[in-house]
Amino acid sequence: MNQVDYLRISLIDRCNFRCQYCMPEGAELDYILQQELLTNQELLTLLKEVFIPVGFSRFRLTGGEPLLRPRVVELVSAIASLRETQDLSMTTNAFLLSPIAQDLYNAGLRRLNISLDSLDPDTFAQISGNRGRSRWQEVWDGIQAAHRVGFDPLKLNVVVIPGVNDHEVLDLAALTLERQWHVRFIEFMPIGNDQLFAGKGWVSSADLRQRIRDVFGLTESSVRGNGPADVFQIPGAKGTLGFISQMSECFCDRCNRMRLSADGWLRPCLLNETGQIDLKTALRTGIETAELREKVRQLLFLKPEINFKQRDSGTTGAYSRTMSQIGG
Ligand SMILES: Nc1nc2c(ncn2[C@@H]2O[C@H](COP(=O)(O)OP(=O)(O)OP(=O)(O)O)[C@@H](O)[C@H]2O)c(=O)[nH]1
Ligand SMILES: C[S@@+](CC[C@H](N)C(=O)[O-])C[C@H]1O[C@@H](n2cnc3c(N)ncnc32)[C@H](O)[C@@H]1O
Ligand code: SF4
Ligand code: SF4
Repeated sequence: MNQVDYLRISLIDRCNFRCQYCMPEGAELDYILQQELLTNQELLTLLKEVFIPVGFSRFRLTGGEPLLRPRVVELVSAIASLRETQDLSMTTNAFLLSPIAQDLYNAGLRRLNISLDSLDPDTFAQISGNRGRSRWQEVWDGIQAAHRVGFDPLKLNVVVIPGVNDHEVLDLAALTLERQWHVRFIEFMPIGNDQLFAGKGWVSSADLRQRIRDVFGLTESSVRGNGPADVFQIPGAKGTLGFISQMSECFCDRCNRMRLSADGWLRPCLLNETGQIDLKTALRTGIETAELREKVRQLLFLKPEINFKQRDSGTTGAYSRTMSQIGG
């Protein structure tokens, strides 16, 4: 059984994009009220007094869009300076990244995963919403800034939607030929927009690999990530290709993570809503952190039972929170 030492922390449930597969335009979402968000102080208390003592040492900041969180650089600095933090990373859409990439790096952030679903501004706008205005250039500038500043590894996440961006898979894979980037193709999961899924909204990683193999060749990489991606490489390429195959393959047996939502709910599994704990209310009603620590320890003990097991049916499709609310 894997050690569970990785916490994905959602900093905010709002986003400046409206990706079709996550929070489609027009969808009615109940946003967390400002006063319900965990404050920086509460988050740091939970890290120091609850999560770190039970064994968490790797943290990923996500959202919604984490760069929308006020004073995010300050928060990064505070988490990076905790002695026990072994890895601090962020998943972002990079729209606001370019001007603060250096500040984030200086604050101690080292790993960035950036969503980039298309190299074509029009297709990008079609996927990410924004009422027709493509924000592709700002995102690309953010990626370049992250590269210049020295974020390493730099990972690009591509959710592949058949008929929308799957024709770009070869071009996206080719980004790794000359750059030491990690391009990862993600099978769309029916959380957030299950209608998109009705006509089978995902392409299997095996299918994508075959398309890439036919043109460039493909070898299994010796790199074994800590996350859900299976890593491959085009022979001679500087970067790697990752495949995140939650619909077609099972990586739950190597699950190493839990999630904390922006309003303080701890969620032991992305695809199973059982066992969640409301840590924020507990903190605010004065429950001792020692007691919370025991609750989280207990949840870690139960986690193997909670981990998702209905692979055959894909996902259940019925979730009370969207990916933007859970943090992906
Ligand atoms: N089913 C499932 N999908 C996940 C899990 N963690 C991340 N993903 C999906 O993997 C994709 C990429 O996630 P990222 O935020 O880049 O994180 P990661 O790949 O775990 O990060 P690394 O630490 O860099 O390996 C997203 O679509 C996530 O929803 C998980 O625990 N279960
Ligand atoms: C919820 S987003 C949050 C961080 C940031 N806004 C971003 O887009 O990178 C985290 C990751 O989840 C992925 N994601 C969102 N909805 C998804 C879905 N329905 N299926 C698969 N991946 C999804 C995104 O592509 C992104 O890589
Ligand atoms: S995937 Fe990220 S950028 Fe797109 S809507 Fe969801 S939270 Fe926003
Ligand atoms: S679906 Fe649940 S058990 Fe599977 S990898 Fe994700 S969080 Fe872990």
